[in-house]
Amino acid sequence: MRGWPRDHQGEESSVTTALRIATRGSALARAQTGLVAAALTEATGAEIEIVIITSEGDRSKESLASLGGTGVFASALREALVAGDCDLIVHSLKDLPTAPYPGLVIGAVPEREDARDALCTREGLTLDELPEGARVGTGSPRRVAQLLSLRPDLTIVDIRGNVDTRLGRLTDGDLDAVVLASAGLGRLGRLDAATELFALDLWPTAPGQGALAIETREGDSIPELLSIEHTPTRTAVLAERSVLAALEAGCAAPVGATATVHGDELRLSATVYQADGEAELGCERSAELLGDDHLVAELLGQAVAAQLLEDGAAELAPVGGAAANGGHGEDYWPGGSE
Ligand SMILES: NCc1[nH]cc(CCC(=O)O)c1CC(=O)O
Repeated sequence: MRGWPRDHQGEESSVTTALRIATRGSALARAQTGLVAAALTEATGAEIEIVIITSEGDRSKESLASLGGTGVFASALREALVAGDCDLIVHSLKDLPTAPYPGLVIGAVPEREDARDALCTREGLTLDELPEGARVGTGSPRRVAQLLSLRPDLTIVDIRGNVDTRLGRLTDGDLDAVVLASAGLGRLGRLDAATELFALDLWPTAPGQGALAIETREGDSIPELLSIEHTPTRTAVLAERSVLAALEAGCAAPVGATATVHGDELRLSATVYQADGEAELGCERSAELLGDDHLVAELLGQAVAAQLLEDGAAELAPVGGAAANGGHGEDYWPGGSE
């Protein structure tokens, strides 16, 4: 096992083991893991072994609630990491619950790719150009509210399944459009399917969208990870996740959050939507990054959440504890995978 020899001085040089990265079997999970493995090898020459783990969430067609709710996809991987069957897990950061997992930490956050949502339509149409009453597929309450706020006439179809399944619903003619994360499409080499990318100031996306999290055991030293850590991304996603945690928002809460770092300034904006898109509340704040970036990010997220709650977010959407369910990622689908 890699964990313990590395923690014991002197043994490291005599034990040359590969870094074992666990991943779910879905195409997106494997693509993301492959990208991280390649970046680590390129930067440090590290030898990587990829371990594919199938979780109950991938296998089962049962509803998430009947599987025990939160984190079903992440839990099999996390158990493997705690047990020492692997050294790293690559997650889509937006799918990682905000609550800490005992014994595990986010060991690295690589530079975020595109955080935007993409509209994919059959004939290259934009949202404005879709015909009246067009059928648009998504399983995310945030995306539903955002779609309806701009196009109340649309028919929203609740869809599940991986990216290819979702795009397949388009080509089959069953749907006129689907909304997907640009980052996921890009990692799968399917950005050609995107016909419109929504600007983040009009269409904020899920906290952490477009970013990856490398999860490790607490106390393990894996110096290779320094080569892929991107401080501004970590600070930004911490702020976005802090809003979600402080709002006590479950996965059913339509919340968008966007944070960016400009020099010494961290800017965070968050929006809470009414389910039908007819009302929304937004809040934008910034803070100076002087000293402890993580603490600043955490506090900024809490300040934005407090303001949103003061302005009535809990009357608008299932936030403020009322509907909190542990906060697994948005657009979670039973029986499917990304
Ligand atoms: N919840 C599913 C999920 N988790 C991460 C991504 C895309 C990649 C990313 O956001 O980093 C997706 C698919 C989607 O929302 O279209």
